[in-house]
Amino acid sequence: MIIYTNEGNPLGLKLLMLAKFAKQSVQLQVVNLNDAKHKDLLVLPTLELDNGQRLFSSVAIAKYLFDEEDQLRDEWLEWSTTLLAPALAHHMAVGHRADPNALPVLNALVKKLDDRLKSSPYLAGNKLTAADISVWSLLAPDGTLKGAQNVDSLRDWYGKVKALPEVQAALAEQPLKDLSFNALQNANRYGGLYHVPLKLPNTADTGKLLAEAASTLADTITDEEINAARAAFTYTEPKKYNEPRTVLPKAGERNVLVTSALPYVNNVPHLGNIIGCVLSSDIFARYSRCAGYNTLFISGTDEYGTATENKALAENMTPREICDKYFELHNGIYRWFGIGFDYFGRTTAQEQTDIVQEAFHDVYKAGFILKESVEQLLCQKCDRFLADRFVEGTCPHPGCGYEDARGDQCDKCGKLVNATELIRPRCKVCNTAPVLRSSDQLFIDLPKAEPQLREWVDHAENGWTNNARVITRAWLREGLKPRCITRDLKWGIPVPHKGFENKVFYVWFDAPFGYVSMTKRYTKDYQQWWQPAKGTEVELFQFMAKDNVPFHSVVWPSVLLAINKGHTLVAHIMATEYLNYEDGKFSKSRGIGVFGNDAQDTGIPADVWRFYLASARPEGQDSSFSWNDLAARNNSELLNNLGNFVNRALVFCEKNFNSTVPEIALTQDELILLALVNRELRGYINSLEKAKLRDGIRHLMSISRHGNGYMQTQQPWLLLKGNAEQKARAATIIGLCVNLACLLANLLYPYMPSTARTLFAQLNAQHTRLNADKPLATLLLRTGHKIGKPAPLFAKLEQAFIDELKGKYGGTQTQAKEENTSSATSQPTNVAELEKAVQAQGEKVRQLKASTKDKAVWQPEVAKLLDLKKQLEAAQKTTTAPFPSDNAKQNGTRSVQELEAAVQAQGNKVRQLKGSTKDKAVWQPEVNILLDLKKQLEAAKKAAK
Ligand SMILES: Nc1ncnc2c1ncn2[C@@H]1O[C@H](COP(=O)(O)OC(=O)[C@@H](N)CCS)[C@@H](O)[C@H]1O
Repeated sequence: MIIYTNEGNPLGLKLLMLAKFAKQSVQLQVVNLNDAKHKDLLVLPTLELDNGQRLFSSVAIAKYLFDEEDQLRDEWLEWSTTLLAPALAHHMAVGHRADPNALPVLNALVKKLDDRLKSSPYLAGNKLTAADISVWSLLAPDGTLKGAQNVDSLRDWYGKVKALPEVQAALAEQPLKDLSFNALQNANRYGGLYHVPLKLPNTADTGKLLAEAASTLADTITDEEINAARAAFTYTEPKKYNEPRTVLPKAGERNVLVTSALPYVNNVPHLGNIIGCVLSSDIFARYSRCAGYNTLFISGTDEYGTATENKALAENMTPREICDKYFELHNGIYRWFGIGFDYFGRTTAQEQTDIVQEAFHDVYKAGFILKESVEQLLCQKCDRFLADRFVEGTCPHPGCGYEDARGDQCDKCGKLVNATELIRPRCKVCNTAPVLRSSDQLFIDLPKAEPQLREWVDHAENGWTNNARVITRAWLREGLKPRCITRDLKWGIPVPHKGFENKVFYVWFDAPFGYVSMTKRYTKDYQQWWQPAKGTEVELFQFMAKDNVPFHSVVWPSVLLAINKGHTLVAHIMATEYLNYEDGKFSKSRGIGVFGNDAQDTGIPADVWRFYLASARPEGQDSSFSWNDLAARNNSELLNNLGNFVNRALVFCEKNFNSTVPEIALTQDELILLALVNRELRGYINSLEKAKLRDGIRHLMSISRHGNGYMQTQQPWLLLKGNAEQKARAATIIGLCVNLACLLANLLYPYMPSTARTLFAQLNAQHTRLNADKPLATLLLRTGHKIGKPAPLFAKLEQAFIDELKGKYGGTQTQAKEENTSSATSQPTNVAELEKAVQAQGEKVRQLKASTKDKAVWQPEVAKLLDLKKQLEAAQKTTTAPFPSDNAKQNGTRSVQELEAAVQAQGNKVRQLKGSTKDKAVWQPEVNILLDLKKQLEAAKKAAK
């Protein structure tokens, strides 16, 4: 038998090894497909049998050599040649030819291998097969995946196979050091595996892969692109960007009004809520400001309705107290996530009541309000009509009879229930039997508004996400029905209508007006945004998840059209699907999922969460949060790709060019790189203009990948050791890479504002405007520009740490949270409790420090530990010297030390608040507290003297 192969082809080694295992004697012939002698060979390697028959399919060769059927083996063989080989070839190919999409695919494949080998000694079961040989030979040129993380099972298996005598014998003939992935490039008359466009693992199919021959990225760059790249790469003074204190729309300019759905205050927001509304809108608003559009970003909390009343009952507080408590919580979480609202308000503000009541009068006057009598359950003891959630009873469905059915659904038979049909209904609060009463309610006449609404939807929907269009069309197809807008509740905006004095508006009637009333809190000129004068265009972008769509696309626009006072209507409904938690639903009651405060507690920086959530944003379909995915994206995209590129560029500049941007003389290589970067830049701008945030991040990462590929092929570290000409080349390479790092900082800013600021500081550069009309890379840092001090931007997330978090948030944390809450309400105060707390916190810090070197991760926990130690010290002093402290307690005073800490903490809070909002009403109360604390501190110091 003869194996025909080309030089260094790992698949040739594979055939050699297979032959050794099959105890066949073969001859290895290294050939070149361009050689006329071999024009009859189509693919390398090919196995020629003694009878002249030629085989090149791995499965056919395995069947022939081992004469046995093994479906699993064949599946893995197929997998290795149709997926693993192209992914490796695309990723490992050097220079501009490396495919930016290859790494995530390769990571997924490698993970699949490692997962398989965790549960099975070999790929197809308990014994080694041709599949193992095929995969092994493909991994061999990379010296067993030097860059791969957490693949211990794969590495063990690799070593085990390598030690086999047959493998060693084959390696003696075809040494590892001679193998190269580029050899796959010249191994096929159809263009080679390398020329095949890369597919995602589960969609690839062999036939298609081989049929679709495509040229590589660099080969597709046109002269026009090269010329455009050359012309654009010049320096222009960056535009000074002075944002006015109050942003108002201007005639003849692009005016972008961004709103985020208003989260309810009945709970802490989970990661789904965060990416569904506030984070997506923040990224978009930041981009819009960077692009130079007049941008206003408004949001706040949705505070009325039964959800709040329920929570108040559960927490034994008044609804007002619940709103105050949760507003603070939401506000704090969003500040931590770096959400830069222009105004973050509340629907319980007086402006909201005024605007909603006025809107009601207008709709009423326009003839769009109907009155109807509705049957409801009244609890005479509580003196209120019972919302569905407040009533329980026996299920009315035949054959069920479950005694604890809810007012909306029976948990036993799962059927929907009408509260008034429950048998023996009882009030959930006082357990007494309610009575049936009819009550008048007001309805918005949607059928009357329908023709106008349809006309508007027909042209407006072009700017909406697909799910928003589909949901709206489904509502319209069914035909609109009148919707009740009043409720017999106490917690809401009073209905200003005779006979309805004791009723309030339904929360979804008032909530969307929150956008308007919050703008009014921001500026008295709010109508310029919401009822703009002729000649001024305002483009409204509204962010939410799918469940909110009908209220923004049908109900609220119908109300505004009925009012007919020229209100700004939504141009872009940006609706996501749902983010799930590790393939299940986020569930507050069962303690499943990650909530805003949990994210904060992990110690993982807010920007990493922002990046991850944007990359996993459920655009087009539901997506899942997964801890492994978070770690993988952090480690591969942020750390290995982006962080690696910018840090290398800056460190080279610092060490070899005295921190000064060197002379850049562009050659064809640089122009190709710039042309590739410009393609991605265009993709980034196009994506962000349409708020396709996930795609935007993909383009950004591709720029960095191109940068890494360029650096890797150009090898400036070698050029620096060469002659003058080579040194000049190295200067160009580093000068260009530092400029690309600066471009990346600008593109990163909407997604990771704090990281971008750090990078700007390292570059000693300014944040510049993006030119959306001309997305081409320019010279941002001229020769001679002094950069700052480079430092790593990202830290690795270790598997042990991730596993710990997975365990903590996987459904058992309700208990943990309850424990935390109880310990939060009864903070450790005595020495014994504090000693325990110090010990536990010390352990946490040790674990964290062992799992990561990133100070940003463990520093907050160290701060907590120091604080606990201080408390312990103080408590110990109190026990040994009770009198002074007792006096202090009796007088209601605090020690100098305590007050100093309080002043410092309050000072931080004020700084953060002032940084996050210009609204004095938000930070002034905190400033007052700070001033008061300072006074107390002064007095305490005097007293101590
Ligand atoms: N799992 C989810 N994934 C993405 N987005 C989600 C998910 N669950 C909810 N949401 C969106 O979050 C915001 C806030 O939701 P919340 O229930 O707190 O508030 C409301 O829906 C209303 N108060 C909005 C009035 S304007 C929302 O956009 C959900 O769609």
